[in-house]
Amino acid sequence: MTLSVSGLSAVRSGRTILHPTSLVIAPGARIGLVGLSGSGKSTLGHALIDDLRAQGRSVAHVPQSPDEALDPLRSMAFHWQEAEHALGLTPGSADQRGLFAALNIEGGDLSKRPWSWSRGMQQRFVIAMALIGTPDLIVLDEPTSALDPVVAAATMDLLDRHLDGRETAMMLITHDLGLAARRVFQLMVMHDGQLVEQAPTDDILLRPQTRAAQALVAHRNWMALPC
Ligand SMILES: Nc1ncnc2c1ncn2[C@@H]1O[C@H](COP(=O)(O)OP(=O)(O)OP(=O)(O)O)[C@@H](O)[C@H]1O
Repeated sequence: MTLSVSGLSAVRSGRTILHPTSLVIAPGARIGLVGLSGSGKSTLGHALIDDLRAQGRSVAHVPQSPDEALDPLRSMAFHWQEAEHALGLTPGSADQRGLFAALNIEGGDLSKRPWSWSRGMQQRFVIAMALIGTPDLIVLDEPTSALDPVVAAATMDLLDRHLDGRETAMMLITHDLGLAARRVFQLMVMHDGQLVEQAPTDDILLRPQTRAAQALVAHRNWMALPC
């Protein structure tokens, strides 16, 4: 189902950090939300999630670091059950085996706390939790920046493969245009709390129209990261 929001905005400490913004997201879309640090990407991501949830849409959020999603005092099994509970599912009813296979989560002891798992496996676990119930949209906010480049690339490959052919749309928030370009079909460029440009990825890479997009393209990181 197509997702749409209109007039999203945010004011903090008397300053408008997100100007009224409207978005339409098609089923299965892969969108990159790019822009410099502080341009308002995360603010738009959160506003989008809140609005869509208020509309009754299922939207999952994957933060930058697994530390933000996992309580260090709780077992991995606890987190999984909480995720099921939040979706109104009975414990054990989510397709844990399928999602663990898709995200290559093997050998992790669910009775352990997060710190006994590798960072990469923790983040893949967080993504697997986000995919329980096949959400309408998964918003990933710099999801691999806490991982080394090889693990980061492998994680994004697994997610790409899992989403292929599914209706779940993906929004990848990143300041790394090179990363976004390899993963999404459509780019949205933010600058100073406004969405200043949106177009198919290749169009923005080849013919950026705004100064914000031109700056990102000029300084993109193509080769240094494999993901
Ligand atoms: N609670 C707040 N109070 C005041 N200013 C805020 C608050 N939250 C965010 N901001 C400001 O709003 C602007 C946008 O922040 P936001 O985190 O959305 O940007 P971003 O593009 O996601 O940045 P980054 O890539 O560094 O995460 C920044 O200038 C930030 O300092």
